[in-house]
Amino acid sequence: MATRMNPDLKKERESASFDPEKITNFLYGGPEKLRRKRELESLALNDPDFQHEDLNFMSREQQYETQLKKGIAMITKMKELNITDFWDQYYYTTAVLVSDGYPMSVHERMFLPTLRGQATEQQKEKWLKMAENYAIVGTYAQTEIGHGTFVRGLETTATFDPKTQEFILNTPTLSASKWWPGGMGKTSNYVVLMAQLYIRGKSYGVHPFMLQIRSLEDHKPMPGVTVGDIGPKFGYDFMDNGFLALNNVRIPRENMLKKYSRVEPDGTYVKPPSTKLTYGTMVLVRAGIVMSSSRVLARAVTIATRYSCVRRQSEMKPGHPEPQVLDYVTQQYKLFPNLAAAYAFWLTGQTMMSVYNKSSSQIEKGDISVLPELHALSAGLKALSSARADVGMEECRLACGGHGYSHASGLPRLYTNSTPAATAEGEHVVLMLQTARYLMKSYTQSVQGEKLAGSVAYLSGVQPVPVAGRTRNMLDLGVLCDAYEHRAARLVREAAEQLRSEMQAGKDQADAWNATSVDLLKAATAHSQYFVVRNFAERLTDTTLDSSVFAVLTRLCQLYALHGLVTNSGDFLEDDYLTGADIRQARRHINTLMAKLRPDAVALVDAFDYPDGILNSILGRYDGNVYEHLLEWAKASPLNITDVHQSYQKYLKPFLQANRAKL
Ligand SMILES: CCCCCCCCCCCCCCCC(=O)SCCNC(=O)CCNC(=O)[C@H](O)C(C)(C)COP(=O)(O)OP(=O)(O)OC[C@H]1O[C@@H](n2cnc3c(N)ncnc32)[C@H](O)[C@@H]1OP(=O)(O)O
Ligand SMILES: Cc1cc2nc3c(=O)[nH]c(=O)nc-3n(C[C@H](O)[C@H](O)[C@H](O)COP(=O)(O)OP(=O)(O)OC[C@H]3O[C@@H](n4cnc5c(N)ncnc54)[C@H](O)[C@@H]3O)c2cc1C
Repeated sequence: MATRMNPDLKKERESASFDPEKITNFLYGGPEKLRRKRELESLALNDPDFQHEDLNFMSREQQYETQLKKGIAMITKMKELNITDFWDQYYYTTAVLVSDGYPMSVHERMFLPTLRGQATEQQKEKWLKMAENYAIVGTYAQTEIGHGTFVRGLETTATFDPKTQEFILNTPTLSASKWWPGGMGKTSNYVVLMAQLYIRGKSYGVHPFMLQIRSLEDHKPMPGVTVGDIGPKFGYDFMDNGFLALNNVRIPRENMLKKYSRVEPDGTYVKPPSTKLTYGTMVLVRAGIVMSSSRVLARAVTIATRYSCVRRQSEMKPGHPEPQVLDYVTQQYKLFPNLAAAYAFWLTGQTMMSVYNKSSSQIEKGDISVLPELHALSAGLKALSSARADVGMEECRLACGGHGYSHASGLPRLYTNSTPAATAEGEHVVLMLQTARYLMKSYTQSVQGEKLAGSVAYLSGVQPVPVAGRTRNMLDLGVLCDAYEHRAARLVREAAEQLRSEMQAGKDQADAWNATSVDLLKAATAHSQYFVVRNFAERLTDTTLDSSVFAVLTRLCQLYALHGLVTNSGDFLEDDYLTGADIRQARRHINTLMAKLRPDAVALVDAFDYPDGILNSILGRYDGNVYEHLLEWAKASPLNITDVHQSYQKYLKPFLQANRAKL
């Protein structure tokens, strides 16, 4: 194994204008947190129990088994090592699982949070203790073959039987079968089942129920339960996403998770303070996806940037040595906006999590007034960040040329395992339209003279009237924030006006909404993008930032804002808020910023601090020794175990021989 550093990467690191460790500290919340992160990562990465053959060389069954085995070892070790803090667990598990998950990740991410959020103290005593100690394994069974988005339209029923004090669970139609829950296919023995509650023939909407689906003795399906794996998918090979059909399965009345609503023994329904509290787990996961989207984009851009410094191709000037491909400005234009976006969303993810934590503690104290804002913000930012990561990861893969298509790059697996974030936990458009719904309401309130707060406060401000011929400094973050604010406010206002005019033209509310939905989507996207830009700019007001770090982060913030502005220039030009000259100036600034960022590119991706073991990419190796490791990796491919594959004897040899004999 080569240990020397690729000379190009070495030079890149020596030329940086700042010490990457300073940015790493900023990203991870200070030296102590960073030290702990590294300690946990190296603990996991050096543990022989987590070493195994490359998953890319395995069948789906093998991947499932490997990740299950590894996941169990991971949980056992976290308990032994007393790793309990959220971030400690995050760093440790990320280092164990690399670009993948494991069959019990929905247990962690949704089953436990649902028990914590929806169960009474008594119910927690009964199930949460068992679930936290892995005496049972569960998942979150909401989506059905026929309905995922339309939660109110779910068809699974939980009918209360007052005689026996039980609920009778049924999936009465094929379309009611649960479909997709992670870990349900083969692993889980419990689910939180989201089902329509019926009492004396009347429906009371979707509620959560604890249901045992497999025997605790032999893991066989419980009576009345049909369960299995839904088959191979675009990615997520290690995960047994499952189907579930129920035929008159009876559970005790106590199995309804009843922190917020319940059914009394006589069948009286006690309603929750808000029906939307049932959706609490989804809000938590959406908030988390904002953060995880930034992390996957940071990984993709680390891989592509390092590789672009190692890779040399073509002649920029006749007769001159081949340049590093990162010296092509078009390559910088592929990568640097993604680098800037990774930083922007990293900081947005941190803000989203702190908004979530603050709001959920208020909700816990009974103040549900914060729920609409939390839902709207998390929905929009989840949709925006996952879509941005999707596009960015693909651009990074394309930026690696042919080698980007190989699993050795780590990029295909990163993409296929992360792209569900755009669909799962609320499809992109559906969630943006939820944000738009909140924006429309807020806009109406502001028109009626109410003062708005939180992420929509700007809607009650007076939007600056465009001034013809005004020249602006398009690098000024204040100017950029104002431009994004103006665009968002205008698009919200115009969508509201369009909605009203559709209704005035005779459409009912629903048809008018549908007819306006492209404008609504645009407004919600602009609102979410404004939040990201403003959040980035606000983080730069931190006076403790080192001046070299401040300079380079400011460039990234400017690049993120300018790139979004140029890409969506029509939005800023439509009402003459910006002029053609402003956009031209913005394009020039992008070029200048890219030139300034070029010497810092490697240091900026190094600052994300992904060790090779987590990056899991030959192209993105820290030492840049790509080609020798590509060859070594290819040699390990199962097709190379023998020089002549057995199929030669079976198929190719007789075929070729017969053809030769005919000549
Ligand atoms: C290293 C690699 C890492 C990679 C990392 C990748 C991660 C990759 C993930 C993998 C996978 C994970 C595991 C996936 C696990 C599932 O996917 S679990 C299933 C998730 N399912 C969904 O998200 C379904 C989406 N649908 C919904 O949430 C809702 O049904 C909808 C669309 C919001 C509509 O709900 P609805 O009840 O019909 O509501 P609607 O009539 O539109 O509105 C009614 C009111 O409720 C409000 N409301 C709706 N929802 C809420 C809410 N949640 N809170 C508060 N209010 C709400 C509305 O704002 C509205 O308010 P008003 O305007 O009336 O005041
Ligand atoms: C990898 C993965 C893991 C998952 N894990 C789980 C799990 O653990 N538990 C679980 O319960 N579920 C899980 N799901 C299911 C997931 O939550 C749903 O697939 C998701 O919410 C999208 O719903 P859908 O499939 O019904 O899409 P659909 O709603 O059918 O979307 C299809 C199209 O219709 C459009 N559309 C739908 N409604 C509207 C509307 N109102 N307005 C405008 N356009 C609309 C969408 O934009 C989309 O383009 C998982 C899914 C995946 C891919």
